[in-house]
Amino acid sequence: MAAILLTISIVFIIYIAQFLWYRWNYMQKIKKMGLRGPKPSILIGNIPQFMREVDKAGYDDTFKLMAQWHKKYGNTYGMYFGGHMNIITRDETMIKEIFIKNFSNFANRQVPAMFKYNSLNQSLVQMTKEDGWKEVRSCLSPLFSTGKMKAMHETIKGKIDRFLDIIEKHAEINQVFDIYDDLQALSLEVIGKCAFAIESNVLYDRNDLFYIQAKEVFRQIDIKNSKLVGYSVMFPELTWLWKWLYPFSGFWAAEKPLIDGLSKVYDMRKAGEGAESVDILKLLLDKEEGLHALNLTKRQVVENCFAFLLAGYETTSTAMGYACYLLAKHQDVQKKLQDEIRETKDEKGLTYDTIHSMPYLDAVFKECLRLTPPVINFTGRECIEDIEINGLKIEKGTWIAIQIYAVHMDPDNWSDPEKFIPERFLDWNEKGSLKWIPFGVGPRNCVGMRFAEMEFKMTLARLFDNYELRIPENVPKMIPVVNGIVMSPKDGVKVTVHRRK
Ligand code: HEM
Repeated sequence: MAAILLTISIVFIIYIAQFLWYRWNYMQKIKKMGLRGPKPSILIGNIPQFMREVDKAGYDDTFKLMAQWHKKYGNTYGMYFGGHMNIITRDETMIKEIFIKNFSNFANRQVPAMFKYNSLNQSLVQMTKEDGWKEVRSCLSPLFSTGKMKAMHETIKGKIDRFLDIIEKHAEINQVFDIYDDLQALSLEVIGKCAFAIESNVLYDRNDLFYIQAKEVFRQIDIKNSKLVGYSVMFPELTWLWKWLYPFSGFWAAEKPLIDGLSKVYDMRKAGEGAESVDILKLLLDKEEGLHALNLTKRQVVENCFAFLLAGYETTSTAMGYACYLLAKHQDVQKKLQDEIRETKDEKGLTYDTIHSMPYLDAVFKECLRLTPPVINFTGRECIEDIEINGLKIEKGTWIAIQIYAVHMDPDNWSDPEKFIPERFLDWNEKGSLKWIPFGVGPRNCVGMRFAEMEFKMTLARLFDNYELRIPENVPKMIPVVNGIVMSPKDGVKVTVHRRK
């Protein structure tokens, strides 16, 4: 017995020693590549610096820390996200080389170990080049064409009517309220209807089951709330363990009811039963319209609709939330926007086309997304084969990411970057510029960009046509915090709303 115990102990010690040796070498890689970066701990990389930052601020504002690291370590630096090396860049040439010119060698998104077993692996969000990302993307991209957006805009319009109904009630009561909360409800109803084919009642009832289920999925994405995801980030080497533990994770429990529900809707639609209104499932499955989707499996359709829910809900509502805050804070900009909306409405009416032809609304949209980009930790790629870029040797498996906030706050890209000045976009004609990248970069950028733009512009145009937003004096300053992938307002957006004549 003693001999067995001794053997087990020796094997264990050798395993730990080997692991520590491997990790020590791994933590030297950034230096060996000739890059600088914050000093990592051997077990959990730079997580301690993040934790200290969160402790100091009392909330997660680590996007600022990452932007400061650019100042300290240069436009391209290295850090360890737990046990995974990350190169972070805001260097325009580097971004172009990796995300555009050499895209085929960086076509895969970086995915933390635990997420590799969730119901997003056949969706654009996580699919790899080897699994057919390109083919699925070319099937799904046409869903977001101008024509399809126009067809879907009627569905969204009905949801905005419901939102304005709620806003009217706030105006009647004339009390401070959190407009971000209502925008989240609107956005969830919109994406629930358009991607999930679900007619929910979130705007009027926060106990709506769909709302509770979707919120829980979001809670689980944030590694601060999900210990297993956190551990898998720290120890990506234990892939077998994360695969085995996945069905016991909070993320699995949260995603299951949504996936099961969607699967039933798919079967119903396939059998010919279905919505009169236009939604993504309808566009995908319609016999004439959906020919491009014929090659998609049921799993691919279901997981992509699930991905659209995740990718389209908090992002768009947060963008609109920040916009309401910025416009309420900058009354002069709000007034200018209202003038443009009224002029357009009086001349041509507020239609899909006219809303998309308003220069000042477009400038407000762009400036809000520049100053407060909702998605800050998602534009990353994994290196598929060893490659040398601008003298930097990048090994297969390395993660490379852009922190969008750092690019948008770089004074080399924008003068007075911390100021809200929509006018800077009025004569801005840098299509394809890598200085404004709220929707990511290159062939794997946000597929739902047009959808988000349509929802944002339609909602804001109708809201500010009818109402004026103000920030009461005693309301504390809005604080953006990182919540997993998204940067959102910590305590919402507190405003009062007043009916316009
Ligand atoms: C203001 C709102 C939104 C913002 C700021 C945003 C931002 C982003 C960003 C930064 C990425 C990563 C791009 C990259 O890696 O280069 C992304 C990817 C993605 N987004 Fe969005 N997004 C928004 C709304 C939406 C909506 C409404 C949908 C769907 C209806 C959507 C679906 C997706 C999908 C599926 C991907 C993965 C694309 C792929 O890997 O092929 N997004 N988004």
